[in-house]
Amino acid sequence: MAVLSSPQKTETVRLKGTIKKILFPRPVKPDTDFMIAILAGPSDIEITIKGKMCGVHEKDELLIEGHWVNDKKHGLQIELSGWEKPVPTTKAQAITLLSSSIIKGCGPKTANLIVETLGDNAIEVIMRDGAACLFPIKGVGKKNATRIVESLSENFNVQNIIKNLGQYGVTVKMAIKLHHLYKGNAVPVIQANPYELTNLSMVGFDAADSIAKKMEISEDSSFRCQAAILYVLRQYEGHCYTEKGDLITDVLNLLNKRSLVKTLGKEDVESALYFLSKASKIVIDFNRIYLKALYHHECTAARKIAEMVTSSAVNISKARIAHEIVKYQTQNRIILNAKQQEAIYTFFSKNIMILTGGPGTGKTAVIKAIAHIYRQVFPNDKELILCAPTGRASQNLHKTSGFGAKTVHRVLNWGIKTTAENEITPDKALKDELNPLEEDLIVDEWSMADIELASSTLRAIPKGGKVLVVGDPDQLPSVGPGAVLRDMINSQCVHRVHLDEVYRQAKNSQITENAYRVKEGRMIDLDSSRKDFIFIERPDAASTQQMILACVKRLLEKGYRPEDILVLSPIKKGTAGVEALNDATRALVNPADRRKKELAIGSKLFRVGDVIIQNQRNSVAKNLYNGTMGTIKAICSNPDDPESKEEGLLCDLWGEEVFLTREDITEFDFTTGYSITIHKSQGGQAKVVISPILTNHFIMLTRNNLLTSMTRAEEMMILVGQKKAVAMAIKNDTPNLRRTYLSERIRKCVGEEQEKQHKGVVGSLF
Ligand SMILES: Nc1ncnc2c1ncn2[C@@H]1O[C@H](COP(=O)(O)OP(=O)(O)OP(=O)(O)O)[C@@H](O)[C@H]1O
Repeated sequence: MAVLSSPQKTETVRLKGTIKKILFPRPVKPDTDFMIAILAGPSDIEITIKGKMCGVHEKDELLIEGHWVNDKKHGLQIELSGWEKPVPTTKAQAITLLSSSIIKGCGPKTANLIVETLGDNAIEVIMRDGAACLFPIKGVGKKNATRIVESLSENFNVQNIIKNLGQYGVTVKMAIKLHHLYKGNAVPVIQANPYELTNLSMVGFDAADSIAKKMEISEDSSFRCQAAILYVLRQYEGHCYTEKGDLITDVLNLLNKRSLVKTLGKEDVESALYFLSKASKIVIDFNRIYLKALYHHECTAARKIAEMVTSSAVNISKARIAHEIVKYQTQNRIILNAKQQEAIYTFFSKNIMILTGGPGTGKTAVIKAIAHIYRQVFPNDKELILCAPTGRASQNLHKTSGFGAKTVHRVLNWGIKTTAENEITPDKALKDELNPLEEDLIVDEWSMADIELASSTLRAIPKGGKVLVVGDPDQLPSVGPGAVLRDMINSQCVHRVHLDEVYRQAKNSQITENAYRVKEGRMIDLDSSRKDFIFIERPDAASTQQMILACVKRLLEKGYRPEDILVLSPIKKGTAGVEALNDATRALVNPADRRKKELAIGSKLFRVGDVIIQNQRNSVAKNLYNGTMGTIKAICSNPDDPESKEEGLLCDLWGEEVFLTREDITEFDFTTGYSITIHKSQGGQAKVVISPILTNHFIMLTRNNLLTSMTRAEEMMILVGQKKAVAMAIKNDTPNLRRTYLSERIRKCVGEEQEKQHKGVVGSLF
């Protein structure tokens, strides 16, 4: 090895060389952005280089720029200030890049074939001509050609982003997201306004602010103030709007918390609000400030509900429905009570209605009866779809009703590719007023529908179309913004039937009996001899966790499978929070074992046999929905993609075999799912539910949290903790304080519709 003669430490060094060995990290991961490597430079000089690099592999040719540093332990090294990976121009380099793990859809065989066909400068040709130049190559196929081009352009663009913005603190993870959002424009967009980074869910205002500071953006820049407003608005979880005064206070707190130079004032925020509303990013509706989309959803939902409430339905005589009800009762050996029958009449005489009722009051029985009668009344010309807002809830509806049930996302073709040319639009439903549904709808678990889902569903229903929404207003509200079911009820404009007779084994089931006690604000029976509701008293979080684990162990010994048991906690942190309970339950149920393969993705570690849950987004195309649960069957490469070398998770998701790539796992945020929050459990059920209940969870000790967890249990509910905490939860019936304006809007729109119709009638008289 040649030795470098006494380098000048201060001068900038520029070198071209080949990466001989990567010393850190090992292995290199797709999101690695700090590396230490040995570069073989000119005349075989070997130099240790360190700094922010990404997408770099051994044997890669690199142009680097940096300065010498003397590391106490490792001696002279170059600390990088810049680097570039030139587009490969030799056959070997092109094959190495194409067959490396960063390029999707291309193995060594295909890589060779591509380079032989397109020449040594194949990469340059592909980047210039796009996927079309790969179509004629045998065995590549259109799908893989697109994947190759997409991953090549991501690779070069991410490197370019890091090269230009890495010095300010933009990481590889951010660069990948920036690439997906802005493609080749990412660098100029961020250079012009670094606060655009807050559009990435992973970047908070503070992180963008510190990057902007390094880029010397002034503290009183309007961009900064506008970004702070949008950021604060997005942080108000569950609300549709916020009061202007509250917003200004919160924005100023954020902006001024570490401001040394100038303190921003109310007028700065007012002027940024003005610009944002002119740019159509927010809506100022009197004193209410909305993110534009939420305002739009609230108005659309209100308008559509009003239209449906005030329009007349297809006329089917009451006598005909009465006849069908009698037939249904005889065939199914059931006597539907008066309210249940009223619900059926209302469904067939109105375009929109709400069916509510507590657990076991026969809501599903009504859904089943309506679905049967619908077939008799509209034998050929119309169809009825049963659906629910989440995968979990639609599975449950299918199980309990016996009818096929879909997610609302699938019904609306949300983010699905209809033709090969169509771009996938993951955040948009393809069904809307221009392309409406042909079927009528029953949507169960409507309390889980947020304002976006509600407006998207309603706008897809054509004139004369029908919808029945079903739910229990005492369950938790939706995770996303809005309180749609509550607001529809409060508007008092939508026809509602409320079922109040309890059928489900109320006499034998302590779960049902206690659920009603909670609903009514009465203390539950904790000492029952009945075996389906068990309360185990424990004084603190540590002993509660131990007892929960002991229960899980006992249940497994009794023959329950891990997926039959759901540990629900109201909170994420702490000894009895979801994170700790998840880790401890996993260590018990599926401990590390040399024979069980593991896969690390970022900070997450998956193991064969693990129960997993999806925590983010929905994809109709991939049949993946927030809340999807399953188990890992194997860790292997994709069985349906022989060219792919990358390992992923072969899973059983609700009885279907699905291969999850590393990308899927990150994009849809899969984690182990031995314990989940009560909020996340909405709409789902498990044979046994175990839940801690402790006074130090006081913020989350509410009546509807307790009720939601209890009503998830099919066979057994185990509460572990303090009696005092149970009493606190039952007492805490704080009304839902979500800031929404839907019920007022519905009333207003109904008034306007009635006025229009009145004018129409009067107009036709003269
Ligand atoms: N009119 C009725 N006569 C007799 N049994 C009934 C009647 N209505 C419903 N049931 C029975 O009561 C039980 C609970 O009914 P169902 O599942 O429809 O309630 P639900 O309101 O949908 O409950 P949940 O919201 O908890 O899912 C079922 O076993 C059902 O068959």
